[in-house]
This record gives sequence, structure tokens and C-alpha cells, in this order.
Amino acid sequence: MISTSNQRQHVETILHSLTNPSAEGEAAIIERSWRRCIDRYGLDPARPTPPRYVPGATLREHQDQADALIQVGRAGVEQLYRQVVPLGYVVLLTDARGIAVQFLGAKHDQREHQRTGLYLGADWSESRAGTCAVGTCIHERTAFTCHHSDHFSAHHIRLTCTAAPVFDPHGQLLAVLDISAYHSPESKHSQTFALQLVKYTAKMIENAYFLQRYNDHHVVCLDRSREFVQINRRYLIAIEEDGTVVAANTAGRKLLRHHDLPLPGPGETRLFKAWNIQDLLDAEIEDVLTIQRYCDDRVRAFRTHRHREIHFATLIEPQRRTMHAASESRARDTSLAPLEALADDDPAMRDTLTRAARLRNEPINILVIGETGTGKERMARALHESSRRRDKPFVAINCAAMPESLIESELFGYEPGSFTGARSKGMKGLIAQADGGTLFLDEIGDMPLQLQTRLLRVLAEQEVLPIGASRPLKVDLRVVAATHRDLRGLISEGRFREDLFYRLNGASLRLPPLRERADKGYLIRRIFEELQQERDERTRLRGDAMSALLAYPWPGNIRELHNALRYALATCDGNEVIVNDLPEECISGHLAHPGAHRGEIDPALNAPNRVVDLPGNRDPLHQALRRHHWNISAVARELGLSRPTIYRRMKRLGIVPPQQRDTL
Ligand SMILES: Nc1ncnc2c1ncn2[C@@H]1O[C@H](COP(=O)(O)OP(=O)(O)OP(=O)(O)O)[C@@H](O)[C@H]1O
Repeated sequence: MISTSNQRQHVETILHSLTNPSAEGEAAIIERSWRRCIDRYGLDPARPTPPRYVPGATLREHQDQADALIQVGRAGVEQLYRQVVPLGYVVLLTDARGIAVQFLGAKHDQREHQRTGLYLGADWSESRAGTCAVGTCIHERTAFTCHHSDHFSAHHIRLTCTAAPVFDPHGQLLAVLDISAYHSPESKHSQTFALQLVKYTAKMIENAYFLQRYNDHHVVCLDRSREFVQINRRYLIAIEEDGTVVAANTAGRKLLRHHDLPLPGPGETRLFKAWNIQDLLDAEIEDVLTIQRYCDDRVRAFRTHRHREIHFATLIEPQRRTMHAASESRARDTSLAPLEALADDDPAMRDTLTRAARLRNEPINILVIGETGTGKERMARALHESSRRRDKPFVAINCAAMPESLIESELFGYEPGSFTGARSKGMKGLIAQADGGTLFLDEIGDMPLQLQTRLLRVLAEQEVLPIGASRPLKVDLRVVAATHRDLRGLISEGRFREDLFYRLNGASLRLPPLRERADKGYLIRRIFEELQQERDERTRLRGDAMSALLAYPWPGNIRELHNALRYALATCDGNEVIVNDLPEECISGHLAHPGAHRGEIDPALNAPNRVVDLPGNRDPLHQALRRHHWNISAVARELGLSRPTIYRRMKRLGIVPPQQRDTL
């Protein structure tokens, strides 16, 4: 708390500066803001303003509107957080109206954060909070440190806050990135480095947003340094195929303005001339569009027309083109679609899929290797569906799951009356059923040795001898076998036949574990989509749930992911899956907090405590109910959940309030 004399002195400083304006530079920004607080917003420096929070539903709307930026900027915000948290800072991302839509802070200080307004849903607009880093940054459209008594409200003067704006590709303010700390040296100079760091991160987020927004355009990146142009991406200018400039990042807009080529600002309706990149650079459009293809280091130097400055350029080509290429290849050969769908841009998977595509019609057997649940059966099915055998059967056999006594008859079939208990008409074995198609032998490492010998004969002769039969049946088979075991190890232990290994291993395809895949996001979205189709419903996967899913190491691989999403869809409120709907193990490394509710963006990182109300976690809910004497509204408030959700979870967990127990 700040002492009354300090508070009085703070008020006097503000009032004095307003009657004696003198400041320049950043001090002038503060004076201007103080004046607005009194003249325009009617705030009183003598009356501390406690933080104001928007209601949960309103916060949701703000978060939804900022969703694209939050998603694109997530990595940058999290990186900034990791850099500053050891120094006692929290990180806020607010929208252009100053509402905190994302918050990352140390877990144990949650109450303090909430008391100060450094929390989700806090309104940091200048008109509400007075002079502060976020609100004043929004007003002045510039990065700014509001240190201690720079704040208008005495409530905030122990804070140091540094904020930087993030603009959209048309110069409109999108968001403000802020770091704040409770304890800092008296001198404002101590925050110089903080200011640079926040500006840098805001620029990275802005550029990431720009590149995503214009990923269907050519984007020219310019820099005064050849060495840094690829890394810095300082000036970004999106152009059409004919060179027409369509947008630029903040630095790019400044560069264009400096060369008398201004772009319209937000809300500017008067007609601007459409500039061409050739108005800026002394270049043929072909020289610009071919940088990637014809320049050794993918950099080309140009002089600007007006100031004759040398700029080095690189070019980011439209993704549309890559997508076209991919869809063209698919159009040429649509049969590859089942394989293509297995992965997005994971390098190991792309290699595996390229090999699979080449092998799909080759007359060789394939061994699929990967940890349990990595999608080996999926791969086998996709190989079958992409091959010329797709209209014939795909027969899957799990060699580990089948009782040893049955394997032989199931696989090879039998003649009528060949053993006691056999069907009178005999049975066609699974191998014969797969004739013309694909036989998938899952967990091949678990096949008993004696059957390995018989299987070897089938593969060598391409014929199968049912039990009790005197003549073998000819079969045309492609065998895909899968294992998560080390077959060579089993061979050296004498538990797997080496000759069978070579028969099965005409080629091998290795599937990476999910934790190593770079396309986790694609898999999550795809499986979520598949499950929704299965359930015939439309549910949203919220960003916080996505973050927790991306961060989890997935020891059970895609099967575990599949189960986690199925679970979340079954237990969520039907509209959206949030982090607390996920199974406990998926979030226990990324704790959500008791107040995690459908209004917050990333409880996984906001988390001060363990989740109190995890699905399936009966005790904490039970404890909360007892603590509140079974008052459901109070429990719902504490847990940040709706009353119907509490009732639903009680029902699911079999929790019955005492007053109802007698009636059961
Ligand atoms: N690329 C994928 N896209 C969507 N779902 C997938 C994908 N790969 C696997 N799955 C799903 O993950 C689960 C496990 O896949 P699959 O059974 O193919 O794994 P596996 O490696 O054969 O497992 P195991 O080693 O236990 O036999 C299944 O539900 C499957 O539908």
C-alpha cells in the first residue's frame, strides 16, 4: 500500500504539472495523458481507481475477436513470458480497447494480480485506469513505459509497466503487449531494456500476423543489411503479381512514406494512388518475383528511386502456389489422398509418405514400425486404399490379441470336420479372405514361432493350406505387417524367424512418435473434425485446450490423443471444448486453476493452483461442495463454471447432496 503522504505528493505533482506544462519527449506523453484523465475522463487523482473487470461473457467476445492474433502471437507471448518471469514481470496482451485478453503470470501471485488488475478481463483503457502503459500506448500509438508515479492513479504507482502496440497490415491498432512488475528500481532507466524487449516481441507478433494475413500474396522483405534481411524481415510489403502494393507492416509503411508513397491509414476514405513496388525500387517486376529462383543466396540488392538507398530484398512466395502444386498433384492422382491425409508438414512423416506413395503398387511386403498408437494400422489402410488393390478386401489381424489356440484356424481356415468343435461347413481363413487385397498383420512380433513358419510358407508360395485340406489354395496377397517391438532383438533371442523378417521387410516405413511431430496441430484439428462428424455435432476447440494439447508429450501417441478428444467432446458443454474438459493427465503439467472458466484464454498458463474441478476428479469437487455447504451457486462461482455444469459433473461423478440422500 502506498502511504497517504506519498499519495498526497503524487496528486500535487500531477496538479502542478498541469498548471506548469513543461515536459518534452516521454514526459510530455505523460503530461498529456494526465490532462486527458482530468479534463476528458473526469478522473480524480486523489481517488484511487481499483481495477475494473469486464464480465466473463464480454471477455469472451473480446477474446473471440482477438482470436486470430492470439493464435498467431502465442509463441511470441510465451517466449516473452519465459524471458521476463524470472525478473518478476507478468505479461498481458490487450485488445485495441485495452481489455486484457491473454495473461501469463506466476502461479502463486494470483490474488495479487487480480487485486492490481494484472489479470484477464481487466480494463486498462486510459479512460478507466488513468495514465498507464496500455491505455496511454493505445492513445499515443507508441511504445511506452509507465513507471511508478507516471501512473495517474495512486493505486498503480508501485507498478512499472511497459507496453508496445501491434498494428494490422493497414496500420490499425490490433493489440497492445505489456509487461508489468510490482517491484523495480526507482530509476525509470532500469526499464530501458524492458522497453526494447517488448517492442521487439510486438514487432515479431505483428510480422507473424502480417505474413499469415498475406500468405496468398508475394511479400517483399527489405533490409539495409544483406546479412540480416532473411532474419530481420524489417520492412514487409505485400504485393500483387503485377507489383501493386496491397499492404505493409508498420516499418514498411514508414519506408513507403519516407519515399513519398503513403498508404491509406485506417478509416481513410479518400482515394489513394495505388503504388507499385517499382515506384519504390528501381527494378523490373520480374527481378522482384524471381528472387527466390535466380539468386544464389535468395537476396537481391535494389536501389530506391527517390533516395537512391540500397535495400536488400528477399521474397516470400504465396502459399497458394504450394497449395496449387499439392492439389495439382492430387488432381493428377487422387488415389494418393488417403496417404496425403495422414500428415501435414512434419518432415519425417513427409519422407515416410513419399516412400509409401512410391511403394503402394510395388509387389513387395511392407513393415510399418512405430511406437504403440502412432497410426500403423491407419498407414496400412491408407496404403491399401491408395493402391490398385483398393477394391479388394483389407483384412486386419492382431497377432497379439488372438488366443494362440485360435490363431491357426482363424488365419488358415479349415476343412469341414477337421477337428472337434470345427464348423460343419469348414471356414475360410483370414488369409484367404484377403485374396487380391491386403493382409495387415498387427503386432507381428507377438506371433508364435510355429505359426511364423507356416506364415513364411504362405508368403513364399503365395498359397495357403487350410487345416485338414490336402490341396493348397492360391492367394494373391500384399502383406503389411506392423510392430512396435525390436524385431532384430527378437531374432537374436531366437523368438522371431530371420527369414520371415526379410520376407515381411521388403521395405519399411517408420512412423515418428506424436511428441516429435511438427504437425500436431493438424492432427488435433483433423481428429477433432472426424469425431465431430461421427457425433454429428459442431463444437469449437478453444485456444487454451489447443495449447494444452500441443504441450502434452503424448506417451500414448495418436491413440491417446484420439481418446482425449473423444473424452473432451463427451464431457464439454456441447458448444466448446476448453482446457478443463481435457483428461487430467493432459493438463496436469499445464495446470489450470479453480477459476478457469469459459471466459479465459489460457488457464493452462494462468494457473496458480491445481485444477479443482477436473472431469473425473471427484474429491476436489466434493471438497468444494462441502466447503460451501452444498451451495451449488457458491461452488459454481468458485470454480468459474455454470451451475448446470456443476450438476452435470456431480451426476457423472455420482456425487449426491446430503439432502437428497435419504430420498434415494
Ligand atoms: N493420421 C491420423 N489421423 C487421424 N487419426 C489417426 C491417424 N493415425 C492414427 N489415428 C488414430 O489413432 C488411433 C491409433 O491408430 P492405429 O491403431 O493406427 O495405431 P497403431 O500404431 O496401429 O497402434 P498399435 O501399436 O496399438 O497397434 C486410432 O484411433 C486411429 O484412428
